[in-house]
Amino acid sequence: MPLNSTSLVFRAPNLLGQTRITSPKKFGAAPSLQTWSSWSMKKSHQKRCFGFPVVSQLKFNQNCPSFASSVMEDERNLVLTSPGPDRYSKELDVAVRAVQMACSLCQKVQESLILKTSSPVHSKHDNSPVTVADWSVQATVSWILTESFGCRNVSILAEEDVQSLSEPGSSALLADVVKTVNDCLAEAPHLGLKGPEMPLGSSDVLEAISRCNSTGGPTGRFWALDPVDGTLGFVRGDQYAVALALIEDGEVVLGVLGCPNYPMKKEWLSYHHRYHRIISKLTPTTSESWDKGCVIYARRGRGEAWMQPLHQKNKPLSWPNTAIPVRVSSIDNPALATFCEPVEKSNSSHSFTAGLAHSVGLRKEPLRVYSMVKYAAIARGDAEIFMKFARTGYKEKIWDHAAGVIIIEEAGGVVTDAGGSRLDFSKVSENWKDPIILLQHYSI
Ligand SMILES: Nc1ncnc2c1ncn2[C@@H]1O[C@H](COP(=O)(O)O)[C@@H](OP(=O)(O)O)[C@H]1O
Repeated sequence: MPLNSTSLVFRAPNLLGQTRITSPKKFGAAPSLQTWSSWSMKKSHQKRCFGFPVVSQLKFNQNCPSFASSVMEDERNLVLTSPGPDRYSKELDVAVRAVQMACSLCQKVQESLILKTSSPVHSKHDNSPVTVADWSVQATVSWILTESFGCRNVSILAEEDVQSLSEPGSSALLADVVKTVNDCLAEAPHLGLKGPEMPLGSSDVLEAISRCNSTGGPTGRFWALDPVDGTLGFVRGDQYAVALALIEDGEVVLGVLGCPNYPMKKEWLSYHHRYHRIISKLTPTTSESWDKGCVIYARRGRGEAWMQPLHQKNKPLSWPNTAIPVRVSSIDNPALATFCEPVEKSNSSHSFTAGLAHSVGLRKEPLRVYSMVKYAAIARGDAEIFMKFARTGYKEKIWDHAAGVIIIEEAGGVVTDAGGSRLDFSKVSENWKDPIILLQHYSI
């Protein structure tokens, strides 16, 4: 049984020993003369419990768009969950179901991208790739959250906007997104949610996407969504994640990470996707196997994180019965520890992390994986450390970390920036100051 958070005691495993971290000039500001173990020690404040929650019942906003109900009316009026152990349970329930649906949507789009039967990959203004899946997941999750909690009570900060979809000449792309969203929402009953009574039209879908315009902030609650994290991995048929988190008064209070390609064996994470696909075909998956991916989730203050297999098409979602607890690894010998880092050198300096790894006694090859699947790998105990040293000027986005951070923390780990500070989720995404992300687990 997972431990209760209040009974946890953390010790620094001294995994990374005493070292100075000085980053290369072109990468982000290095922390000052600080030892990894000393900044780790400062982090023992994590695992705190929340105070007594406020319970509020707000009426559903009659001015909201007239979507069909996805939940019972009395559930829709539930704004803040009940106090005590059930706090955020309704939000988590809906979030897990929504991410399961999003994973299924992404699997279909990824397959069609590989088979080249879907619309091609598009470029955003910053030249990063975007696909039908990014917009479709954002629309679907936005629609489900809004229908479940009422649009007045749902504020979402998410990666995509509707600019490219609304441009002249984008009608085929928009039609593709609308079809993908409706196909996905048609599966809602299997996931225990009610879908729309009529298929959504273009304006409904555009509205659902553009409603995700929260700017976050230190007070109130908002959802942070990365519809497809690691889009580059996604378009290459490799690893990617769907990440959804709820942030309240600057604290992440729940997180859900969908990892549709997370293989059964951690070694397969670093193999090329084609190898994984061949292996998957040779060994057909069963409902008990995990090689078709998983969804991992956690709630603040529970001291536990859970993993469930991806929902199988046309079968009702059995939840939470199929979930199993996950825990960070207990390895505290650097020679046995594995660190994760981005695949793309442009997103994090491989040479710098190699030098740093060597200087602290890490001897294993790094696990290079796209997206927040790195957080999932550490939560599952498949790796111990995540290092990301982004280039100077790059500002980390809340939605790229929120879900992963709470899952690691509840699974017994610690996440800080290189200065030893907890990541600040009260800032709007563009204002994150420290682009360096370090993660070190604590064993119990
Ligand atoms: N120059 C850069 N430096 C660091 N991170 C970057 C970056 N450009 C994009 N990213 C972020 O890195 C994420 C991919 O993570 P990773 O490199 O670990 O696979 C991207 O997610 P998206 O694909 O959702 O945009 C994006 O948010």
